[in-house]
Amino acid sequence: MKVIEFYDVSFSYNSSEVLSDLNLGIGRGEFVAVLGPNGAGKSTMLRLILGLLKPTKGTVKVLGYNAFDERDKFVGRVGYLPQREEILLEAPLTVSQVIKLPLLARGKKVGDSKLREALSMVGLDGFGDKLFSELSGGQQQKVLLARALISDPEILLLDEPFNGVDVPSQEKIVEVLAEMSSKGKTVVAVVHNINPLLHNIDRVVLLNRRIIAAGKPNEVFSEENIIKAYGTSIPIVICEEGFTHPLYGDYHG
Ligand SMILES: Nc1ncnc2c1ncn2[C@@H]1O[C@H](COP(=O)(O)OP(=O)(O)OP(=O)(O)O)[C@@H](O)[C@H]1O
Repeated sequence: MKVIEFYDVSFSYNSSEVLSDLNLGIGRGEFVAVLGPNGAGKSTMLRLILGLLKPTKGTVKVLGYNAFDERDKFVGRVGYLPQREEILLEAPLTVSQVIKLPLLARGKKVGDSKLREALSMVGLDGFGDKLFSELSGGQQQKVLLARALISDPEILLLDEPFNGVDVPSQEKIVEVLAEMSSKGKTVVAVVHNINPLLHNIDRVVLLNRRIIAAGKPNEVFSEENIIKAYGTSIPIVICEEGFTHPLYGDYHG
């Protein structure tokens, strides 16, 4: 069963089209990475799935509902880790408050044991009373992941989960996502560097305004597709386990 569906979807901010004719279906339990250059439309694609934007053409469906028109029917079943949330850095909120906020806003209570469980999943036991703004970037990212996980969502959407995150924290995040995926949750992660996730994902979607290619990393990362997406070639390395890694930046080793 497809839990996220794009049918001929285009989207424009004002008059400039940033996504054109997307057709894509993501199945229950799939772990998908969305990759592409700056400005490719990756965050916009996540916002369309969340029903925060209305397609200028076509339809996005989530769990069988029209994402924009029926957002309230599925939003509680979707966890979201946004790319930036400056507002949280300005307000003197504790980690517990940051995690509880979206559920409280929907009129749901959050028990202390649920909160402790979510913090423990991301390796932040005992962090509940600390001020969010005083945590490191990587710790903040893990708090936002705990927040996305606390409602036990069926679909998890992540926008740049590794932003400002060191390698051990990156590994912790990958471990949590892989565990979610093994439990049958659908995970869609927008990333610039796919290498930390490459061994765990089922499919990669290479995006630059259009879907350039979607499939297994070894099929998608051809010289031709990479040039179409990035406008330049990127070295490719095949690791000992046979995975094709684009070498932009780092490599898992
Ligand atoms: N609110 C907005 N109003 C107008 N244009 C926008 C808005 N948000 C994004 N854009 C434009 O839409 C295009 C796609 O942006 P988007 O943030 O979806 O790309 P992205 O692939 O996530 O980029 P990045 O990798 O840099 O985060 C960009 O050209 C951006 O300038």
